[in-house]
Amino acid sequence: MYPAYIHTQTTARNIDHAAIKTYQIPSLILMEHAALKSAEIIEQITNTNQSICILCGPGNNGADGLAIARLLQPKYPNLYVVVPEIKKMSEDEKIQFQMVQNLKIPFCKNLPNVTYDIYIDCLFGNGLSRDITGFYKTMIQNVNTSQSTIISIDMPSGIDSTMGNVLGCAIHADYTISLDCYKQGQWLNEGKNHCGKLYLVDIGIPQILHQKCMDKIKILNEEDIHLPNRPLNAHKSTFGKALMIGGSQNMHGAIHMASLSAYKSGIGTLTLMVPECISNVLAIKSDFYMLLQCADRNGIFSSKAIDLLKQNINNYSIISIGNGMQKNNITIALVEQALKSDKKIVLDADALWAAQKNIELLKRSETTILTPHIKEMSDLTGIHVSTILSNPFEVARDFSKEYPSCVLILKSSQTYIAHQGSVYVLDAQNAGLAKGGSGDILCGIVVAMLGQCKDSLQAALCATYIHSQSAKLDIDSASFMPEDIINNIPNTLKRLRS
Ligand SMILES: NC(=O)C1=CN([C@@H]2O[C@H](COP(=O)(O)OP(=O)(O)OC[C@H]3O[C@@H](n4cnc5c(N)ncnc54)[C@H](O)[C@@H]3O)[C@@H](O)[C@H]2O)[C@@H](O)CC1
Ligand SMILES: Nc1ncnc2c1ncn2[C@@H]1O[C@H](COP(=O)(O)OP(=O)(O)O)[C@@H](O)[C@H]1O
Ligand SMILES: [K+]
Repeated sequence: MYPAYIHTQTTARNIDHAAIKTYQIPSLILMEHAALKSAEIIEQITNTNQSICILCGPGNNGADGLAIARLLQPKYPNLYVVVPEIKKMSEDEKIQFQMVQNLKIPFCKNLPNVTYDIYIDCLFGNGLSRDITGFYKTMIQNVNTSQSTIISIDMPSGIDSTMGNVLGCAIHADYTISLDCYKQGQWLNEGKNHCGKLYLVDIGIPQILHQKCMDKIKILNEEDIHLPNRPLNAHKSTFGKALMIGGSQNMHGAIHMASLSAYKSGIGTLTLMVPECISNVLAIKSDFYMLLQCADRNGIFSSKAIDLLKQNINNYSIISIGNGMQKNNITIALVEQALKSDKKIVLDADALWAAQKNIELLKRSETTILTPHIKEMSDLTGIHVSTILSNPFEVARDFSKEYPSCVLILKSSQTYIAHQGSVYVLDAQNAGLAKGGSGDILCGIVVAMLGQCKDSLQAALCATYIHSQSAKLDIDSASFMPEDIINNIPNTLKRLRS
């Protein structure tokens, strides 16, 4: 699979330049790759009897358009090119334009009055630098109001490729073919809604240029996942001794689901520390876990929980806190104690709110994996939900740099896994997961992976991937039950290992 990175405008441009300057790949060769791959996709999504109008701007995005025109022309008899600013053309575009003229491909400066079936938008790509006004704006508005199919090359023209904001006006594409890498603006703000179906094509830029980038954002794929080995001669301690702390009178299900997923995902031994008021119901539900019961008060842990944890913490290698707990002082104290220990810690749900009270403790040297959804991320960091939503990449990355021993799993319909400045994006939207309990399942898998993986980032990557793959169920998304996902974990593990 072609490794998919997401870059800002500047990084994407620097990578193009480095390919040309450092690796001496001529710009026209990259452009030819871009045009060939784009033409291939255009042929897949259109019919050759459809009419095509290619809009070419003043830069290399326009040059791509002219190269695409040259490649499509033999197959599409009704093909037309619009070049509004012939005098302003970039050097490469002048060369492409000469070839288009040699081939006698029809062109003109203005958008023709007739409507075309397909518009290929090559007005502006990664070089858009200011608001679109004047005749470009009119052209974009006219194309948007047509009922035709619009295919954008590299970016929907008018979308800022870093932040995804509309600059003046923007093409509403049905398809966008991104060249070499995804642009961050395709994933953020209005950009998300302007791309339509997004394709990514390899244009021959050396991969090393992506790998060497600081602050990488990469789409998580199966090649990034290295499931931990399970040696035949292993002992149960080989796979981690976990203590999962959680539960309250009205929420025994969360920790039960988390524990089931931890066990199905391969944890060595599992103990649940729960308030006494729910221990009976848990004992009836399952018998694979041990219980560390704590006196309760009003349905939640009593203050005895703090001493109980102190006395027992050294029996475990991994502690998770949060499933089915509540926001209160005991939760704060338990999180504080766990973070002061030398154990691997997983914080979920209200434990994330509690962590905020002693946030400097996240600068500990041992691994901490945090699994907030967007609102919990806001509780954890004090950053407003809307700010997180407008650039989750940046928020996740900044957090991971500030707390370098932590791995952040920022959950939403897309999940961002961040560690020491690198961000992975799990792009697997699934309405079946938009249900209470999905997060608890993930927490359990994280605990199990932490018990088995040597590397904390790998543990987080494996867990999020296993979670999402196990939720690929052949049933209606409305009917997902937590057990369906949990019972599918063994199939996922088997497939990933084979
Ligand atoms: N060798 C390369 O660098 C490659 C570049 N490629 C293509 O080149 C594109 C980037 O090319 P450029 O850097 O030339 O940038 P663009 O073609 O995206 O646009 C830059 C041009 O548009 C003008 N411009 C910017 N904003 C404007 C506005 N609001 N109104 C009017 N004019 C505006 C600029 O003055 C400049 O002339 C990529 O998106 C991609 O399509 C691909 O061919 C692959 C290889
Ligand atoms: N539409 C969706 N597409 C993909 N994943 C989703 C979607 N909705 C929720 N999820 C995933 O389900 C989990 C929900 O976690 P969370 O919000 O903590 O739920 P809860 O605490 O109720 O179990 C996260 O892993 C999230 O990424
Ligand atoms: K474009």
